[in-house]
Amino acid sequence: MSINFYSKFFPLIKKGVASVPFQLRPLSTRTDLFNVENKSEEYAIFRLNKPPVNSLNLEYLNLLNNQLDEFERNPKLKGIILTSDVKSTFSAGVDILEMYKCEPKRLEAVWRAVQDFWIKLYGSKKIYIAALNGHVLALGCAIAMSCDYRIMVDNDKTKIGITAVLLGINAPSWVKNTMINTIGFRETEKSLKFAKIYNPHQALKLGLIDEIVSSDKLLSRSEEVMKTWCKIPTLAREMTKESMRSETLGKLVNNREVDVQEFITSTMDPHLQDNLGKYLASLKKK
Ligand SMILES: CCCCCCC/C=C/C(=O)SCCNC(=O)CCNC(=O)[C@H](O)C(C)(C)COP(=O)(O)OP(=O)(O)OC[C@H]1O[C@@H](n2cnc3c(N)ncnc32)[C@H](O)[C@@H]1OP(=O)(O)O
Repeated sequence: MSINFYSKFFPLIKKGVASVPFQLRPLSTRTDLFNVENKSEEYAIFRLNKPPVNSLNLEYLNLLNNQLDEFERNPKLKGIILTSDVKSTFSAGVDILEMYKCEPKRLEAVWRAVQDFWIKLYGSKKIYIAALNGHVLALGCAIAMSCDYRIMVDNDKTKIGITAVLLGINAPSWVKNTMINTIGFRETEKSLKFAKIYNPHQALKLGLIDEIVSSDKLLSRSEEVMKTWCKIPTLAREMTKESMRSETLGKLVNNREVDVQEFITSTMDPHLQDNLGKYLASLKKK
């Protein structure tokens, strides 16, 4: 039996309004905004590089989505280490400027691209290891949780978590479900309701991350784990991943339009817009 988790869901992704441009690029790719380095036929390192904080706007999400497609098209590639070249930040989540004083059409496109990204990453049959070099916030945290394993730098100042509620945002159900699958229901409830932010040791205790290493060992340790995982029989690993994730994945794949409408309605709300304006100002004031 041939199992291809991604291609099983891919037609559904394509059914969504968001387009997934088909564009072939050589496997080792360097753009201004990310870098893919092949370490062997079996795995690659994918480095985000959009200073200052790898915030995710529409164009960046589209670029990253194309790259995830490209990984999927390579049958020899078993795994990807996802990390960042930006000093002290893995990702600060969605670019808040996309949400503030936004046009509904653009906001819709942004959210569809966010959905695409999560569906591709969470639904991938490949091994994804998140090498968390710095802050992992909001959608950045959802991305890390969607990987198969998380290794974080040992730095008490580094933050991980989802503070959406402080902005007046109710995290979408697929984010909640991803977090529940990672740290359990009770901790997710506390984490989201009270906008909890954790340092690496707190996150490790919770199971939000799997390991802590010193920053000079982040990549070497991630490669060590990847090499071990690449030895696991591929089909069985893929089938196990699918069986663990298909229910959660299907909940968004079959409910994309509702999720888009909820996001647009809540983001366009004047109170939320007011909060976003104040939040942006506070970030700029620092
Ligand atoms: C899946 C999540 C739940 C779903 C919710 C629904 C949709 C929303 C999803 C989101 O992801 S909203 C984004 C929320 N993100 C945050 O709240 C993170 C905010 N950023 C920070 O806390 C800090 O910037 C940092 C990441 C801890 C880094 O701190 P540092 O001191 O190193 O840098 P700063 O001086 O704070 O920032 C530099 C520069 O970058 C701008 N910026 C920071 N984050 C964002 C962002 N998310 N979008 C756009 N711009 C951002 C910040 O304003 C600074 O700008 P300048 O002053 O240099 O112009």
